[in-house]
Amino acid sequence: MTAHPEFAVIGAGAWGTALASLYAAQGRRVALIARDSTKAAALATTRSTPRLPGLRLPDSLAVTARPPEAPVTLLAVPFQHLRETLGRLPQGNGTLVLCAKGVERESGALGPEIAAEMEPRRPCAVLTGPNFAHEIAIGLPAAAVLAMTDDGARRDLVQHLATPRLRVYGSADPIGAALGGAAKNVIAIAAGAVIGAGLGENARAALITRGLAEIARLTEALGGAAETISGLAGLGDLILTATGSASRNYRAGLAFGQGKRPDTEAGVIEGIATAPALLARARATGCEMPVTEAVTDLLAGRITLEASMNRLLRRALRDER
Ligand SMILES: NC(=O)c1ccc[n+]([C@@H]2O[C@H](COP(=O)([O-])OP(=O)(O)OC[C@H]3O[C@@H](n4cnc5c(N)ncnc54)[C@H](O)[C@@H]3O)[C@@H](O)[C@H]2O)c1
Ligand SMILES: O=P(O)(O)OC[C@H](O)CO
Repeated sequence: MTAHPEFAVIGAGAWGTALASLYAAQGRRVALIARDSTKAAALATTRSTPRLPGLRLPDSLAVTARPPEAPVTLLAVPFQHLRETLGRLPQGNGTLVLCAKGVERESGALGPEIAAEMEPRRPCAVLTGPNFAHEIAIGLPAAAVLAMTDDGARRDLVQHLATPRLRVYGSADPIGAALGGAAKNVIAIAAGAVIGAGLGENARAALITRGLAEIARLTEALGGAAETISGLAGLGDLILTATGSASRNYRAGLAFGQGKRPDTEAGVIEGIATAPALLARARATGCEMPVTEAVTDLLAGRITLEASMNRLLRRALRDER
């Protein structure tokens, strides 16, 4: 690729590779940035990855290990590496699009909060929603949310990121969008765990619904909008992740429920690091998140699944809200 890319996509895992391929296939000039030159060379040569069966990387997609400056940079590294990745970006004023889903372990920060610290002068958006990379990569239809506070910039970026097969909705609530995407992974672990342990689909539906309620509560407490959590960034992504057998978070929950170790070969399981960070953030905000608390204690080995379910069931009875 001789001309500067329009899009730089950082992180050559499942999601970064799917997004880079999607936009390159639309005729955009795209550079995909792998973690190191060995990985970049392998991808550039094979034009495929076992993470995304059936995908051949478009010929026009450049793969490199060095992030270029670009008008739009999409960040799709594992969430706990977001801060260091932002710290390694070349100088520039292009827009950052945060595509990773999580809460930072040490600080409890969400993506837009980390970006505001690390790159305060750059426009920043969150791209999220019910989007399995392996489906997007082969052009199956889907919808996503692009959240950004600046109305004009958001409208432009939505036009830029929408494709004939990916419908992108705008949202003015990056905090709600980021929190919805991060917290659904924790609830998906709970959903998988009850199915794995044979506690039934009623229990899963209850956890999904009450999980959504606690995400909405924290969203409002952090200044976001509860309605964001009723949309693609919350409900949409939670339905996918808590019921879709391809979800790594759901599958990790299934394994815990069956008394096994989760399979880390399939890629990052964001809910594991996010659960305690999310709980700490909720506590610091004075917000109750009992499902997140149950998952945190379960993952830390402080409680059995049966005991954590009993603890949830025995909470004081009250009106639903
Ligand atoms: N896979 C999906 O379907 C999907 C969909 C939407 C969002 N996401 C989110 O995107 C993020 C990445 O997920 P994924 O599925 O691509 O993960 P993955 O495990 O498939 O890949 C992660 C990639 O990041 C690279 N990486 C690790 N540390 C890095 C670092 N310090 N700097 C640069 N690269 C580094 C790894 O080499 C790997 O290629 C997660 O937050 C995930 O929640 C994933
Ligand atoms: O495989 P998971 O559990 O990381 O989920 C992937 C995406 O977040 C689904 O939208």
